[in-house]
Amino acid sequence: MPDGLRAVGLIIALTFRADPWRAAWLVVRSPIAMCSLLGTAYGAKLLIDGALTANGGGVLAGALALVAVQLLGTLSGVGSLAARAMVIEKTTLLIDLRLMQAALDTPGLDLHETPRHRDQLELLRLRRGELGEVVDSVSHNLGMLLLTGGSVLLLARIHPLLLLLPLAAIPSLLVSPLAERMRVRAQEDTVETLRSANHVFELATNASPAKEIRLFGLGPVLLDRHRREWDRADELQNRAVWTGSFLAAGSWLVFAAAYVASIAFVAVLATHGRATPGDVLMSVQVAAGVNRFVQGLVFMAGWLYGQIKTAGRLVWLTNYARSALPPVAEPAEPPDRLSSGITFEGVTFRYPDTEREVIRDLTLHIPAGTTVAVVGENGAGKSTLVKLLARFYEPTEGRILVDGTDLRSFDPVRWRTRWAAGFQDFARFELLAGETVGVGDLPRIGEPAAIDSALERAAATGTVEALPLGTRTPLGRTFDDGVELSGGQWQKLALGRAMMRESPLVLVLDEPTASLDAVTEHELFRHYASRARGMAAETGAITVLVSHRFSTVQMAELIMVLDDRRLVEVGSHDELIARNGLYAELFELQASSYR
Ligand SMILES: Nc1ncnc2c1ncn2[C@@H]1O[C@H](COP(=O)(O)OP(=O)(O)OP(=O)(O)O)[C@@H](O)[C@H]1O
Repeated sequence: MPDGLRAVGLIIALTFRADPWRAAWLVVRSPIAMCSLLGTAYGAKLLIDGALTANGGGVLAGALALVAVQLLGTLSGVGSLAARAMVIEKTTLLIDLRLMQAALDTPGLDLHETPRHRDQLELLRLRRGELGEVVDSVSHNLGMLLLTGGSVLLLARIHPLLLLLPLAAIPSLLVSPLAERMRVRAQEDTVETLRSANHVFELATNASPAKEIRLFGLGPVLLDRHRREWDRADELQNRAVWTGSFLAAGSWLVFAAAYVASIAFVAVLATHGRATPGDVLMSVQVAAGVNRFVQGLVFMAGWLYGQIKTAGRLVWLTNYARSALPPVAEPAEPPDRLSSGITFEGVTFRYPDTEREVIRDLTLHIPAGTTVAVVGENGAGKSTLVKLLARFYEPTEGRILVDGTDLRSFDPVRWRTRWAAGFQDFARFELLAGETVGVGDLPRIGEPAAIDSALERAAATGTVEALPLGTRTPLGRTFDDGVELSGGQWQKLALGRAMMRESPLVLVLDEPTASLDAVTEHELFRHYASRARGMAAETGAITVLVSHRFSTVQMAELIMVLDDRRLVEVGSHDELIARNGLYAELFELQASSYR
């Protein structure tokens, strides 16, 4: 089955799951409404011919047909708007859940970080609302087909030559999908521009950049950039819409000419007694209708085409989530404790869709129980190394071994349950303060003692105690009475979250203290280093510190120095100082700036 049909099938199935009775009503109501339109034209013909020929039976049949179609027409409208709104709302909810599920099922980060995939996700997010209308759209298409087919049959009853009239609609049928394709293509081409405009909008309306924007007087620049991005997107989309409209107008002129010719033809037939006055009236009504019906059919087909594209993106995302990491036949279970350690064997890495290697031929063994610091200039590849270790990405070449087992043979979800981590770009979960911390170890989110001791390990007890309701304080603007925290306070809670898992195999602290001052960071890391020693004895855990502050870095037993995509030095602080290489140079530079 073609992908588009499969995608529509999936959305129809979801709609029926969301609200079966109302969905069924939506399917039949449009064809009913269309039949009533045809019935009106035919009933009127019977009535007029009956009246003009004094045929009582004909008049009665015409009158009954008109009453019946009026009833049908009224019936098809009953509760339709409310039913449509409810079906759309319920289906959208299911689609949102499915979209969230698929996005969350992607084990890596490239869905969010690779522009090509991000664009697909963005278009899906923007247009997902229309998926709830698929059943309605299919029903309208069916109705329009019925109407067009029925009209053709009625015209053919007058004279078979009138069967040619629908042929005049072929240009519109060809033009419409073409115009819609151009519109969709323009939308795809402008997604990056719109994303950029949206980024500018977020900058102008969000709290966090407000200070810098005012200080640097960026307001007019942002407004100007937003306007320019929109203008660019608008120009591209307008061009597509105008070209489409121009083509459509041409195709409709063809039809209009055919319509006028048809009516003239029936009038001539009537003057020769080969058609009745009722036929003339019916042909005027129906032939004019054919124009609108085909127009409707074409419009509906275009509408459906757009929905099929969006549904296709949902299917793409679902398949992408499934195939992002090839399943391992019998995944190995991550060890309970590390005995040998973690080994990088000739690891080289390029981000998807990029040419440049950001890590080159990295080979290193990190013994179990080690605290290792990763240093290097901005963009040296420190965070990328952490992403590879967490299996957010696979090495382009080489492999990473955990106690001799290839990382690829672990299920990534299982592997990450053995992790604890704090990041510079930490999440701000707007929950109760205790929950914000507790999500770091979901099975224990309801254990106040576990949360208290995580906060203590993160030296964040004071931060929570200062909140009006302690761990029960709602955080953020999601709550009416939510408390807004400072950047440093959010970061302390993120550190608490990182401390929830008590015996991880890997503890990563990737610049998690960037919002904290150097003294606090130093103290915290001393705290963590002593915890790391405890964990090392217990589970052979490896602690990875990423920091630009050398006072922190020097606490690590092993220091990796990255430069120009390569591991250039490795050793303890004393060894690296004695070597007098890049580390010693950077250390001296930072130390002298504090003197
Ligand atoms: N998702 C991505 N796609 C493409 N390139 C990326 C992506 N993420 C990072 N990079 C590039 O990879 C290189 C290494 O980035 P990384 O974030 O690992 O550096 P870092 O050493 O952690 O830097 P910093 O000290 O500034 O945090 C940089 O050149 C960066 O531009």
